Formats: sequence, C-alpha cells, structure tokens
Amino acid sequence: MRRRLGRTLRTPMGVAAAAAVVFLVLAAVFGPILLGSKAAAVDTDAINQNAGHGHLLGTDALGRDIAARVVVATRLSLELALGAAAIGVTGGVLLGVAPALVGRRLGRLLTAAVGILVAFPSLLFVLFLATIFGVGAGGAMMAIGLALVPPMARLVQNLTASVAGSDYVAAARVLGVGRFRMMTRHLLPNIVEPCVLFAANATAGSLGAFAGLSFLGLGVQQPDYDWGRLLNEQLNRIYVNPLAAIAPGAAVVLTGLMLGLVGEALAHAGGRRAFGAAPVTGGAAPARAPQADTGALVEVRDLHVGFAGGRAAVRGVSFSIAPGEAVGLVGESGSGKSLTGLALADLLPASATATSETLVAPKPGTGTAMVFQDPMTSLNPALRVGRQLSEVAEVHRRAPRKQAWRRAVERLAAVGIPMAERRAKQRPHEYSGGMRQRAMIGMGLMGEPKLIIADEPTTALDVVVQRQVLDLLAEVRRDSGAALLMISHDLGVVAQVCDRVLVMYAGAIVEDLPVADLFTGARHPYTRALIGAIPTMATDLGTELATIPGRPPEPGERIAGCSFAPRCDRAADRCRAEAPQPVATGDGSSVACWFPVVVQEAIG
Ligand SMILES: Nc1ncnc2c1ncn2[C@@H]1O[C@H](COP(=O)(O)OP(=O)(O)OP(=O)(O)O)[C@@H](O)[C@H]1O
Repeated sequence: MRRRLGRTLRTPMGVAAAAAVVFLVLAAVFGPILLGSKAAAVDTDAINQNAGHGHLLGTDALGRDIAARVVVATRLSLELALGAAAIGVTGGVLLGVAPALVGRRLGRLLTAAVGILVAFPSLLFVLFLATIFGVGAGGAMMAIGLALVPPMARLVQNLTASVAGSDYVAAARVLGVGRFRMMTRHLLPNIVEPCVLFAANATAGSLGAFAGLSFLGLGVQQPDYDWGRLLNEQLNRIYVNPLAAIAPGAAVVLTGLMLGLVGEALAHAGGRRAFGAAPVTGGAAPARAPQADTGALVEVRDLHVGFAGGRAAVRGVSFSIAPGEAVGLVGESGSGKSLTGLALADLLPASATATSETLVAPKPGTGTAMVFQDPMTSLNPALRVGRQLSEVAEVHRRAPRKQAWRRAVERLAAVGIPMAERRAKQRPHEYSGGMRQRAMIGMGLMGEPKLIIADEPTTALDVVVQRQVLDLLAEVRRDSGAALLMISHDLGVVAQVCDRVLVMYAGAIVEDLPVADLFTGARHPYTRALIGAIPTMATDLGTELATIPGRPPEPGERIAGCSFAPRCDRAADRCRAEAPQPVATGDGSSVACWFPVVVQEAIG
C-alpha cells in the first residue's frame, strides 16, 4: 500500500491531490489562528464596503472582513462535511454488509429496506431529517450523514454480491471460513476502491449540502459560520459586491473538486479492483514489431514479465513458431506459461510489466485467437452465444449485423454445434462444457486466425469431450492453416496435438524439442522428471507415483545458478553457481543444462 501510494504521488494526479490536501489542511488549521480575530473584528465605520480599501473582498453588514471569514470558514465547513461523510460511510458499510452476516430472512428485509430508502429523493430526505434533528450544525450533520447511508449501503451490497460470487470466496466458504472473517478478509478488501471513491464524492456532496442547508437557514447558526452561511449573508448584495457572494460559492465548488481528486488518488493507491481484477489489454506490453525477419509467425526474444515488488514471473523467454506449426508449452503450475501466452495476445493484466527484445505475433482479435480453460468465464453469460460471435465480425470486419449473424451460425456449425441456428440464440449456461469450448473456438474462427493460443483448453473437460475438442483443434488447423500454441501441463495432450514442445521451468524455457523425441529423447533432467511423473498403463499399482522433490522457486526469488538445481539429482557445483543458457543440439532442439542427459544413456 505504502509503495503504491508513493507511486501514485509521482503521477500528475497524485501531485495535484497532495497539493490539494496540503492547501486545505493549511487553510483549515492556520486560517482561524491567523485570521480569526480579523474575521471577527466589527468595524462600524466600514459597513458593507465593496472590494478594496484594505478588504480584498469587501466587508459585511458589521464591517467584518469577508476574505478573512471565507478562509476561517474552511475549518468548520470541512469538519461538518467530513463528519457527515463519516456517518454516511460507516452506516452505509455496516448496513451494506449486514445482509451477508445476518440470516437470510433478515438479510432480505434489510436489502428491501435499503431499496426503498434509495428510491426516496435524497434532497427531500435531507430536509425531512433536518427538520427532525432540528435547526443547527449538529442536526444538519446528522441529516446529511444519514441521507448518505442508503446509497452507500446499496453500493456495498452490490459490490459484495459480485465479489461473493467469485471462485476464491467459494473456496474460502468450502474451507469453513466464518462470516465475519469472510467479510473482513475476502469481501471488503476487494471493494475498497469504489468505496473510497464514494466516500470522497460523499464528502464533496455534503459540502454542497451544508452550503444549501446553511443557505436556507437550517444549517450553521450565528455566531458560527460556514461557507453556506457566508453565501446566504452576501447573496442579497450580489449586484453591489459580486465578489463577496461568489467567493464562498467558489470555495465550495473548488474544495469539492479537490476532494474528488484526493479520493481518486487514494482509491488508485490503496484500492484493489472489485470483481477480481479482470485482465485488461495492454498492461505495460512490450513493443511489437510488425513482421519477423526470419519468416517465423511468432518471434519472441528475451521476454520478461514481472509484477510489483520485483516479482519476476517470466525471466527471459525466447522462442519462435513457424506458420502452421503446433507448439506445446508445458511445465508445472506457476512456471509462467499463461503469462507468456497472454503477452503474445496482448492480454497481460494491467499490473504486469513486460519487456522484450523482439515480440512478433499476429494481431490480437483477428490474427490471433485465444481459447481459455474455462469458457464459462470467457463467454458473457448475459449475451446469446451467436451474438457474441457475430460481434467479432461486426467490430473487426465491419460486417452488417445480419451478415455477421449468418457467419456466426456458420462458424458454430463448423465447430460441430448441432442445430447451430437454434443454439446460436441460446445463452452460455444452456451449453454443456464441451459445447462452450467449441463455441469459444468458433469465436476465434470469426476472424482469420494465423495463430491459436489455447491455454489449458481441455483441463475442465472429461476425456471423451477432451478428445473431441482436440480433434476439433486439429481440424481447424488443417482447414485454416493456423499455427497453435498449446499451453498445458498435460504432456499427453501436447504429444497428441503438437509438433514441438517447449518446457518451461521457473519462468524460463529449459528445453525445446520435437514432440517425437519427448518421451525418449528429452535431455533436460526436469523434462525427464515430468515424463517420469506420468502414470502409464504399465505403472505398478502398488508403487508410489514418482514426484519431483522440492518446489519451484517463487516469482522474484533470487536464483543463483540453475533454477532446477535444488531439485535435480544430477546437479553439481557448477549448476549451483552459474545459470546455463539454452544450447542448440543440432536437430533444432535446445537445452539449458550443464549436464544434460545423454540420450543413449537414457535409452540404455
Ligand atoms: N495478476 C498477477 N499478479 C501477480 N502475480 C501473478 C499474476 N498472474 C500470474 N502471477 C504469477 O506469475 C507466475 C506465473 O503465472 P502463470 O499463470 O503464467 O503460470 P502457469 O505456468 O500458467 O500456471 P498454471 O498452469 O497454474 O496456470 C505465478 O507464480 C503467479 O503467481
């Protein structure tokens, strides 16, 4: 949080927000100390004077200096606005999270009550409450604060409901995490950003509301004064001394803007996005060259992807894919496979920073198609499947709506969706898992992809459907001539579909070999260990499955020498001291290992 705040403070928005805070705090703290007596000094010889004569904005009906009064009023105006916002935000958060903490019936009642209160016009609500609490600053603060509770509660309820549907909340629930802990650990931290923004807007809004109430005579009473009261006092002289009336009004508006800016900067620095940080295009994406000099379709040189705090997840990956080639990217969970694929498709999360010497890949959207593991989360549940496909043609090919729909139906039929015309009108939840994956592939085919990136496309499917989807990918490749980057931890799947395999470990490619050599000719001890860990029909049921001892390094963990050395039974001193670089082994393969397995030795 502190680091993010530091980073935000270096942006133009952060600098402006910090300047606004300093300015407001100085005016609120030192205004009454330095100008309090001048603002209170009655001068019967200088009543209702215009600007000038030693009074920047003139004087009021008792000859008091208006400029000094505007500055002095900053403290009370801000205190009241912050007080009302604190009441509104605290009440709103409590009422907003209550339905999730209390029983279902009471929860529904609370949700309905908030719904009714939100429907009540807020101005009328404030006036109604102000008359209940009575005339005066305290009553006005309660009225404005309480009027902020229903919209804040509604916001918190809606955000909590969306976060509550996420996989990690479900997982926490399964683990038996209690309601209160769920709220404080899993739900509230994920809705901070919109809540901070709301709080800042609420403070700015209450500033205006106080000015309104004081202006109507319901707010701050004599001898106290806030900007609203000053505005009230000077408005009848606006044609005689306009500056005196404009200054308190301008103070309200400018302070409101500054508070908005401060809220924006705070939310940026401290908030986590709601809805589980949806990936967005263009997190700091590496520069792309339009065409590879080598004739390769994909050319990646020295790709690094990292996150805040020096957490390097991809550490210098280089590879190429020829037109029409099918390449598998395998490795343990967390080795950086998905991030490599996302970098190619320009889909890295906004929090990722990527650099590379070269990054050539077909244009995302039309030239590159993406197939994800869980098509349920990649297809919009609210849209008909056909519509989602046709949108691609409308956006990328500027096809008329009817024509785009026809193409969508045709593509759905091409990927084996039966009764495509009727099915196109259905929504994703009406499809089975395999059909959704087919629809996703169909969506990729709406353009004319030269590259299909499939990230664990069959992991969520049963073996029969898995086979069908793999066959479909093979068929699509045959028909379209597209290349394939198949990301998977399943060597069997990769062996069925791909021509070549890239083995990733701890963010780097440790071996690149033809698929034909995968099971017999692998040279890297890690590739061999991966293969050794696959159970086969011949595996003895009585013996324990082979596993790779130890764990891979965490992203960003400093690695001296070879990253696999601590888990490798062939490791020698050199492995622990010096990182091996990929060395070509003649047949287009390469291996990054000081002591690669000699193939003869392996066979023997
Ligand atoms: N948005 C993110 N913020 C921070 N770290 C991330 C983010 N996305 C991925 N990482 C980290 O980067 C590393 C590589 O992630 P990646 O998803 O590429 O792994 P993977 O090899 O595809 O694993 P899996 O097979 O489990 O999907 C992981 O250790 C992960 O913790």
